[in-house]
Amino acid sequence: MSSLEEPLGFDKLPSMNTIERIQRFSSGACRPRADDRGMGHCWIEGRSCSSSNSCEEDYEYTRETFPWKRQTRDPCQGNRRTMSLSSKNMVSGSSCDSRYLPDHQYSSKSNDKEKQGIANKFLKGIPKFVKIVEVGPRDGLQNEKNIVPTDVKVELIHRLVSSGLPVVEATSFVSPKWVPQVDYNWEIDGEKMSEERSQGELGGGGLMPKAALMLADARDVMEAVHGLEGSRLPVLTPNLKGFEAAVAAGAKEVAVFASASESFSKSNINCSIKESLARYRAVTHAAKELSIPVRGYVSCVIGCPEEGSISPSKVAYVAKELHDMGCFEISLGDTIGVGTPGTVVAMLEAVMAVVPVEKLAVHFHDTYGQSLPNILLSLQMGISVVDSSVAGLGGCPYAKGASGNVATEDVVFMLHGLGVRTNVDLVKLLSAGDFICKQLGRPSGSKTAVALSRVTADASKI
Ligand SMILES: CC(C)(COP(=O)([O-])OP(=O)([O-])OC[C@H]1O[C@@H](n2cnc3c(N)ncnc32)[C@H](O)[C@@H]1OP(=O)([O-])[O-])[C@@H](O)C(=O)NCCC(=O)NCCSC(=O)C[C@@](C)(O)CC(=O)[O-]
Repeated sequence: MSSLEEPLGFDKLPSMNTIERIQRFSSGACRPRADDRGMGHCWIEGRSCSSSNSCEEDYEYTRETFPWKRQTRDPCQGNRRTMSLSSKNMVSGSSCDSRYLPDHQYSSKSNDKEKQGIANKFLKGIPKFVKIVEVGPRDGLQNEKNIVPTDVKVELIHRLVSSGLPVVEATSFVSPKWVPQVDYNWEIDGEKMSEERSQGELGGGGLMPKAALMLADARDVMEAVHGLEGSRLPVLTPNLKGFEAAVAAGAKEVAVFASASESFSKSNINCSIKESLARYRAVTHAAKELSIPVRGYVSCVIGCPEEGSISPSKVAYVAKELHDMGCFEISLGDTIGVGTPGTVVAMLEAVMAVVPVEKLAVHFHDTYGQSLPNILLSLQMGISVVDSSVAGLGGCPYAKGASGNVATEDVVFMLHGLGVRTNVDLVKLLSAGDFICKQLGRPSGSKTAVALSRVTADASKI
């Protein structure tokens, strides 16, 4: 019986407070301790477990279990990779670079060399530190049906920043005619506007009130977080107009968003891929003048709601264009969450052939529950930047049926379990997730948050 099937017996736990319990089962739990740099042994359910939380089960890793391995050969066994990997990546040619390996993989106290070999084989590509880009306040909230007041957005950003997240995407300076998440609590001629009235009077399928009002929310959000230290706070800008508004509001970093699908480009930003790249060239040019870093997104990197599957070469083309125009980082978005490790590996190989791996980030939506395996695969391929959304908030207004981003809590839980550092305090992150879920009046989309809330609920009864 695995530890998940077996309920945790609190009567078995040593005396500790609730927070300690959460930490024991999350971030700190299975990190290697100073005196235990081996397999990071920790105590769980009265048993000794490895830092990967695998509890030392014997697994047979076969090609059938990981069919994608056929495409990425093991460089440590002398086989060269077909994809181009930069010097910063952990593998180069036929030798491994131990800088990116979690310490515990090499200094195991275990005498079982075979198990250690298996761990090294499957975890060797994993970076020691992963930068998490929190997109909840933007990607998450943009798809909410109910309007989120500005002060709630601001409070959420504050909480996320205080949890140690290095990047929190704060808002977007897009046309209010195109994004539903707007503040209906505005006044026109001193009269409060209701959602019903706004839809009736303004049309547009309920999407959009006055441009200035939506802009006012983004601007107000930026004003309220001005001076907030500890995290970078980029904002989305679809064109020069958005860029200028963002800069005027105090944004120090922006993101542009192209698509690998023509249809999605049209429905999302009302122009072809080629036109969007021309717009973004204007944005990156203007940003360069002001020394403002620009991140580039590519949407629909695996599939498009209208076109179906998207060829990796199209993704590589758009990613390279964004990189060439000066985007410091390219985030590859599986907008509708249809990717599996089998399709993601092919897409990443194509992109890595034209953009250095250290410039890449992955952005998975969890529609089919594939995000964590896809992230693990991406890490194994050398990617060390992961986008996620607290409580799994989100979706995309132009990708019907797409669920939220992978939940940040789940990503942090997995990374810490792997011994990968994030600098994120999971307890504070859980509290931020709890805060926004209460505001939205719905349960968290994070499995980790749900599981740990049960732990704390049970603990409070003791
Ligand atoms: C790109 C446009 C503007 C083209 O929209 P358009 O209608 O072609 O633009 P336009 O230039 O014809 O302007 C129309 C009106 O919008 C105004 N306008 C024009 N630009 C702005 C601006 N920046 N800010 C405020 N107002 C703006 C402009 O001034 C004008 O106002 P009017 O004269 O009619 O009163 C529009 O399609 C748009 O804003 N789209 C954004 C939609 C959006 O936000 N989608 C969700 C993004 S999430 C995503 O893409 C995926 C991602 C990144 O999360 C990764 C993943 O999950 O895969």
